[in-house]
Amino acid sequence: MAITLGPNQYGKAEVRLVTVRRDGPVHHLKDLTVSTSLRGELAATHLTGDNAGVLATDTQKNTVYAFAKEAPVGEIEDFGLRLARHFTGMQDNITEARVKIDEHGWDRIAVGGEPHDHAFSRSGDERRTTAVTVRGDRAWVVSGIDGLTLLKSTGSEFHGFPRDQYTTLAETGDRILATAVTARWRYQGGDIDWAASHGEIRRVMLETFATKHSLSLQQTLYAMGEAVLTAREEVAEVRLSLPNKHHFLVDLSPFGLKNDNEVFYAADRPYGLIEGTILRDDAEDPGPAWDLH
Ligand SMILES: O=c1[nH]c(=O)c2[nH]c(=O)[nH]c2[nH]1
Repeated sequence: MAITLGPNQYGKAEVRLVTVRRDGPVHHLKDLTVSTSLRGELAATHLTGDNAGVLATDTQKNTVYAFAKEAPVGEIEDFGLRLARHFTGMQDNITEARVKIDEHGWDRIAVGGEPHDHAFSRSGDERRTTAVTVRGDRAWVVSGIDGLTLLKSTGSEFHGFPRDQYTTLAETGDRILATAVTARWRYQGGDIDWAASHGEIRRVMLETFATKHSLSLQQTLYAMGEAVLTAREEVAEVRLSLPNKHHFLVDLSPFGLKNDNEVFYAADRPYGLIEGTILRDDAEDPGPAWDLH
């Protein structure tokens, strides 16, 4: 029996980086979680413990902090590309670098209705994400959104599904539809305004969720991805993971009360999990494999 080393990568996971830009009384905050992964010719360290080709994960972490000081962090896609190009340029045996970044939002606290200069409150669960991969002089950028919770209180139906001996779910022509969006989109082409693109993709997805009359969460998922690809030519492919955050009508009949779609039990588990990819048939080469998380 022969045993060989299969695919492998290594790096520092979840480097927490907060920067304060203090170029006047109004401070600007960036709050990032950065993970690095390096790939290449790394057999020696696995097979013999020879670490000559191992750029230490501690050095990778320090590089993240040093880069944040040496130049403004800017958009997470640009910061990720700078780091990934640096890592692949350091040693011949490191041929591919992937840098994943989550950006956590902060809002300025309003004091007397005015945004404060240097006091902030966390914007909630939503995170902007990116994963950049650099191989030689090529780069692939997959950006996205995590934890964007949405709900519509009407405009959603679910019926026409098969019934067997285990089916209890009632058909409905009017239900709450709620989800927490995990979205990833793969960029193609060059010279992209990352912040503007993120803002527009987010807006298009939200507007579609709000306005598309839904016959299933699957239909809503496709419509959201299709709307992004229609509106944004820099996007080659969209992947969505949408938990169906069920809201069940509470039976109020024991209390002699009628429930006119007004009182719900918000279940946290189990939940339906609807996932899908929407892509152009003429999309550019997808590059190295990537997933939603
Ligand atoms: O939008 C939905 N899609 C399903 O596949 C499904 N299954 C289910 O029980 N409820 C729903 N809702």
